[in-house]
Amino acid sequence: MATPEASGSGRNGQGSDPAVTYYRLEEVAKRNTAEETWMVIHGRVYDITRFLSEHPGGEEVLLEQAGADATESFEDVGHSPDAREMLKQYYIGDVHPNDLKPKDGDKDPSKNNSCQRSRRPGCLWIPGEVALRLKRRF
Ligand code: HEM
Repeated sequence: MATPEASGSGRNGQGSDPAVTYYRLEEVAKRNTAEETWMVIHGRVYDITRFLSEHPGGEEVLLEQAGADATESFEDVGHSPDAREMLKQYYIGDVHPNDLKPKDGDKDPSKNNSCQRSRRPGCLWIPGEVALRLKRRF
């Protein structure tokens, strides 16, 4: 198990919760073996070393994500509420605020939708006027 000392300079970034241990992503990245396996899911750091052999989806997939941000893979599988509940027992701290991706902290939904107001290929572009009419109808 990690001790606060193990987090070194990563503990308690500016403007952060003093009750939480913060880890830099470079510290997490070092724990990428079966002897010590950490991963990030939704900005939280988990020490899943003792869970490897218990994972219903197998050890392999976890080791592939070891030391990294596994949020996307975790969500892609569509884990059950039970699986999400299990995460709690492996929680050791949060990703240091300086290492969070901008979109994690971006609460403005219009900015998260890369297709909005965009005419890039792959995006369905609806002119403002038409969008407004559609909005009124539905
Ligand atoms: C510590 C984090 C994780 C926990 C606690 C966890 C837990 C579980 C649990 C309880 C199940 C059984 C099905 C369910 O209840 O959803 C499961 C299945 C599975 N998990 Fe995870 N999991 C974790 C991370 C991951 C990651 C990062 C991946 C992918 C890279 C993954 C891939 C899978 C797969 C492929 C299955 C099998 C699905 C099936 O056969 O239906 N898991 N996991």
